[in-house]
Formats: sequence, structure tokens, C-alpha cells
Amino acid sequence: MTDHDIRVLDDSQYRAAHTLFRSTLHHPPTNDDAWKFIRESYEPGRALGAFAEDELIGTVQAFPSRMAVPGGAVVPHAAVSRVGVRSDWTRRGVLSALQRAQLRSFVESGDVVATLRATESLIYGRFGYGVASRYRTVRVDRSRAVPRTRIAGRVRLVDLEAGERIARSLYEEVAPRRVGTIGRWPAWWSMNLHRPTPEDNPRIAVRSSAGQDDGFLVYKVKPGAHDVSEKKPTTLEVVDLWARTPEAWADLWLFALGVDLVAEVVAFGRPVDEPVEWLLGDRRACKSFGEEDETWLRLVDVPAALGARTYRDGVPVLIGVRDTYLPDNTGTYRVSADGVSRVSDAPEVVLDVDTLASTYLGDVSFSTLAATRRLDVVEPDAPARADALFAVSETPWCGTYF
Ligand SMILES: CC(=O)SCCNC(=O)CCNC(=O)[C@H](O)C(C)(C)COP(=O)(O)OP(=O)(O)OC[C@H]1O[C@@H](n2cnc3c(N)ncnc32)[C@H](O)[C@@H]1OP(=O)(O)O
Repeated sequence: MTDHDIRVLDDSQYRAAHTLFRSTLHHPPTNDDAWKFIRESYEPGRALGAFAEDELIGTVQAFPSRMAVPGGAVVPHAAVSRVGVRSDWTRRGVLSALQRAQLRSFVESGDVVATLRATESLIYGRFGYGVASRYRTVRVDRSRAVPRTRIAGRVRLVDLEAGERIARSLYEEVAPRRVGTIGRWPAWWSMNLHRPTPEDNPRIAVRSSAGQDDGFLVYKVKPGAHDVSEKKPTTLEVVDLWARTPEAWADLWLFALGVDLVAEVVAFGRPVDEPVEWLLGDRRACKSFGEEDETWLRLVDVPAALGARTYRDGVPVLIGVRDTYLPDNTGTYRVSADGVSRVSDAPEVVLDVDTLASTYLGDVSFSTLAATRRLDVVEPDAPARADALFAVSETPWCGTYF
């Protein structure tokens, strides 16, 4: 018997839930203008509340989405956000109860995976979430950058309305080609492009070649002093940049690096393998900061998730999986280049479901996890065999903050 219970929230409760979540991050309630955009992002059945008697004391939410997995498939995905428990109720099992209910709801709705961004890295492992992709921040000193090449196609500025249309359609086409990217829900776009305050003033540049749009850049400029030697430099922030081809990618970066009166170009949350340095005459003009965990991935339906991705050639391996919160996933899986099956054989390597999630998109190898004692090795050559099967050619990256 607990002193709280979990309920699905309805329309009349979303604003209170949002205010509660913001208070757990020490932010004030949102204003009415912003709420118009945020309200749209609450979908029926996807927000849960924890109640003590009839008082709301905690909440979690999820956006409906998809995720691209190795081999090109795209699987149903729940994007978890707005997790918070009122500070007079923490460490009494409220989040655990919310997580249990939310994971069960994902099973019922057929979500194969769930992901989130974590405020703190010690919270989510116990619920089966593991770090599956990383990102970095890059900062380019324009006075030293000296790009080695010029824009080859055409980059034009478009207004926000046309830009959003182009960006959405290009994103939907281009993003799923990269492992770890997710489908963006309609309210993501309105919250990120329309909600910003006037000072944000997002601009959209579209790149085209032979009359075809093939990439876009959303950016913001924070004006500062015009003289680069002064303390507060004018900064251009690359907010969102996606391209169909490497040529379009390079042109969009060259455009960002070419805007006048800008002292530095900064981009948060970019892929760890994005070769910005190689565009520059002076590669040290580009500093890379804070490589951090991006995607925390939960394999909700382990057989479906393992079955959805492809594997390279190699000797099959038997992987034993432990899952406390969703025990139906517990078992041994035979993984081979031909696919995955559940078997009753003894496993050759055993790991918790959060650790399996970290290997799933290919960001970390089984050998690394064995060396750091994150998995139990039964057959000494099993981690190397699993590495060969799970290897990917491109580092996973999501690129969508929520
Ligand atoms: C996806 C997102 O939205 S990220 C945003 C997350 N929200 C925040 O950071 C807001 C501020 N924090 C909070 O609201 C709360 O502290 C929460 C939601 C993180 C945790 O809620 P609680 O109800 O306290 O968690 P609960 O009591 O179920 O804890 C379960 C276990 O996790 C541990 N735990 C919970 N939070 C933390 C933490 N921040 N750091 C380390 N351990 C933690 C507990 O000690 C407990 O461990 P145990 O099972 O070994 O006893």
C-alpha cells in the first residue's frame, strides 16, 4: 500500500502538471502566450500524474515519435520529457511508480523504444535507460577561421513560414538516414520556431543546387560589440542544420561562417564526428567543448528492437538480458547477421537492459563495456563477436532536443 497513486491526466490538468514540472526545475509558471504553444504538445493519454489523495505531486510525459535504427528501419518511439516530483515528496518512490506506469503504457501503445534527455546522470539507469549517443559543442573564432573553400551552391534567406515548411520536409526526408535521429512531432516545430521571444529572432537559410532545396540552417545572432577585440562579441548560434549531401552541409556551415559582424559561431548539440575543423584554414579556430551524453535510450520491447536493426557479418553470439521493470524482456537472444531469435541456451555474455541500450545504436562496443565491468562475460570471445555484429559506420546522433 503506497501513499500515492498514478493517473492518466486530462486536458483540465495539463497546465497544473506543466507548472509542477517547471517548479521542480526551479522555473516560474509559464505565461499565457507560451502556454498556447505548450498546450498543443500535451497529447491524450501521454501525460501521467502522481497524486497524494487529490493533490498532484509528480508528473511525466511523452511525445509520440519514431527513431531510426541501424540498417535504415524506423521504429515507434516515445520521447519522454517533463519529469518532476514535488520537492516535499522526493525519495519516496514517486518517480519509480510513474516510471513503472509509463513503461507499461509504452508496451500497451506499441512503442518499441523510449528516449529522454537527463538532467542528472544517476536517475534513469535503474529504469532501464542507457546512454546511446553523445553530442558536442563547437565554437569557431571567425577572425581565425579562414574557410578553405567557397559556397558552391546557392544559400538564400527565407521567411519563417516558408522556411518552416522547407525545413520540416527536408528534416523528414534527411534525418532518418542517420542512426539515432527521431521523428519530430508537430508541436516540436511550433514550440521551437514560433515560441521564441522577439530577441531570439530565428533566421532560416536554405541551400539549393540545380534548383532543388537540399539543406537548411536555422540560426540566431546575439548582437554584441562590432569590434571583435571587445569583451562581448556578436555570436551566431547554429540552432538546427540538416543537409541531404555533404556539399549542402559544407555550404550551410560556410554561410554561417560568412555572416558579417559576427565574431564567433557556436553550435550546441552537434555530432561528435561533424568535421567542421576540416573546413577551416586554421583548424584551431574551432574549439570543441563538452562532449556529453545525448540520448538516454530504453529498449521497451527488446525482441522487437533487436529484430528491427541489422547486423554485420560475423559469428553469432548469445546475449543474456536482465530487465527488472519490464521482466518480459528478460531472456537469452541469439544475434546473427541473419537476424535475432529468443532461445533457451545459456548466454555467452549477460547484461542489464540499460547496458544493452548503450550498445544498440553502436555508440559503444561490448568490449569497452566488458573492460569497464558493465557486463558479465561467460565466453571470453563473446564481446568481440558482438562488436563485429553490432558495428555501425556512422556515429549515432539524435540532433533534436526536447
Ligand atoms: C526527462 C526529464 O524530464 S529530466 C528532468 C528530471 N527532473 C528533475 O531533475 C527535476 C528535479 N528532480 C525531481 O523532480 C526528482 O528528484 C526526480 C524526478 C529526479 C526523482 O524523483 P523521486 O520521486 O525522488 O524518485 P524515487 O523516490 O522514485 O527514486 C528512485 C530511486 O532513484 C534514486 N534517485 C532519484 N533521483 C535521484 C537523483 N537525482 N540522483 C541520484 N539518485 C536519485 C533514489 O535515491 C531511489 O533510489 P533507491 O531505489 O536505491 O532508493
